[in-house]
Amino acid sequence: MKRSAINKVIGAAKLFFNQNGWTLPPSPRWDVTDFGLDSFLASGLVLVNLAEEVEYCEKLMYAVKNQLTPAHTHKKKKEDIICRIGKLVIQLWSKDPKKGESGDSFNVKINGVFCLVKSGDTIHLSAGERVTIVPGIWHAFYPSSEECIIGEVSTANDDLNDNFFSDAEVGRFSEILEDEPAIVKLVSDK
Ligand SMILES: O=C(CO)[C@@H](O)[C@H](O)CO
Repeated sequence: MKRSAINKVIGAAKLFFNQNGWTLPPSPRWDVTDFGLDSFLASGLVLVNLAEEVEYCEKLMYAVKNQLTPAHTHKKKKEDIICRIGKLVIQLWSKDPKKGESGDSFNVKINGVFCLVKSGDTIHLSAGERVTIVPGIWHAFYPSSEECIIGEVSTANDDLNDNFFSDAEVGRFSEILEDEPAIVKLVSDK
């Protein structure tokens, strides 16, 4: 991803957080990724790591309509994905989706209540709603509103070692082409 594109999306995220009353902490820990696919609007995410503790983590995320966070799972992290502002679609699978339809059903907590879902089902979240994802459940998400603020509250987060993507082409962090000075330092910047 070009540094100029990263600077631009940070500006757009900041504006939308601000317009919706989500005040960022001083010196936010920004993380912008195109998941290594070089097509940020199709696959990408802006994240702010609000809390990063040994036991728990909290993130605030920003994405635009149809911008996909590709199918992945975590071996250790349990997380709530929360639609804060806008509309969010989240797809869940019991197994790696590249291995095809499993036909399995499993229980997942939606707004704190266990619901039976079929592997591959999509769940539509409005502002205030959440899904609880336990380790081993595969998930992908994208906004169905023009813009979306997404929350994440989880156990310990280890983005380097605990993201397993279905598509082998996907990577967690972007290669950055330095075409202008960075306006912020990303978590992945040296
Ligand atoms: O876990 C999630 C979303 O489910 C994010 O915190 C990761 O950083 C995405 O790779």
